[in-house]
Amino acid sequence: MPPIKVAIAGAGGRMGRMLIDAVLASPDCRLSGALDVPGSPALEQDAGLHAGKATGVNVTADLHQGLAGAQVLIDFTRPEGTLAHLAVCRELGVRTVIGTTGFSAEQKAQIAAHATAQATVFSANMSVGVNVMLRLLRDAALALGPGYDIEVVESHHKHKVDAPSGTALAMGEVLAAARGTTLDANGVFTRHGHTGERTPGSIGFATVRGGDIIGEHTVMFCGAGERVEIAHKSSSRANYADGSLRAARFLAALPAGQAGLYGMADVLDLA
Ligand SMILES: NC(=O)C1=CN([C@@H]2O[C@H](COP(=O)(O)OP(=O)(O)OC[C@H]3O[C@@H](n4cnc5c(N)ncnc54)[C@H](OP(=O)(O)O)[C@@H]3O)[C@@H](O)[C@H]2O)C=CC1
Ligand SMILES: O=C(O)C1=N[C@H](C(=O)O)C[C@H](O)C1
Repeated sequence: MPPIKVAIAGAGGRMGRMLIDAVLASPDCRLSGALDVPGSPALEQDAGLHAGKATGVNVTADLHQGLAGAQVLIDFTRPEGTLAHLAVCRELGVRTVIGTTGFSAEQKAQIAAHATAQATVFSANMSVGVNVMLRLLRDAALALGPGYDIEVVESHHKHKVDAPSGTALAMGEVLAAARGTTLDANGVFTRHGHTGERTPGSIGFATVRGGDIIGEHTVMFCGAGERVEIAHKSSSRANYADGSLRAARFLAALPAGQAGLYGMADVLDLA
């Protein structure tokens, strides 16, 4: 089997650099292109420079150049960047792994529309642990029932720009669905001042930002006289990069012409 040709967007970013390292370390993958925005210090440099490696691939802001020859784009950037990349992926027939978070409902609908033409994996968290935790959360919410108040607490580094995290929202959606509701109806995202008592059935979110915390999520089921907590803590971004490469392999193995929107549950066979 020839190696899978993978392009990386956000090449100079925290995840972009991690993904380039993971591609270079994977014999079944080959780095075919690297993208970043005009003004990025990574631009026009070798994509392996941060790791002291010569890849022969220079980081470019030219989307057609960066995506030429790619089978799969892995995109961890910003919502507006991801959507611009998808337009060129459609044109060139490139499948996409989307790890970016912070999309609006309308932007998510654009991704779903894109996936009707090009196979796409879209997940707010590529780690195996978080995706297994999503299943545990559904089971816990169903088993514990409405008598337990649900609170989602997430902590991330000081550079993170969206809140709550995409993962916290994905957890909230699973929990809400298990209770037959939605976050639009029952999510509580801010508390300040005289809030009054907790609204029964609400799902609360709390956000911590500081230092270099990679990513931590705790869901509390608070009952009378007891509390169940289910937590996940990332100690390295390598988990996200490994999951992304699993998603790239999943996409590359789909039959030619097969479109569809997939999640990590499909990639990891947890569905
Ligand atoms: N699904 C998952 O498992 C995970 C998801 N994430 C998500 O991935 C995203 C990136 O995270 P992280 O790597 O920490 O962030 P960084 O800010 O370190 O990296 C983002 C990269 O994208 C570039 N960028 C910024 N704006 C645009 C744009 N409009 N178009 C194209 N590229 C752009 C940045 O360039 P410049 O720096 O020059 O602005 C940078 O190279 C976030 O949404 C984060 O929540 C993160 C980890 C795991
Ligand atoms: O920005 C990050 O760092 C992370 N973002 C993702 C999210 O918003 O859920 C995943 C992970 O928690 C790290």
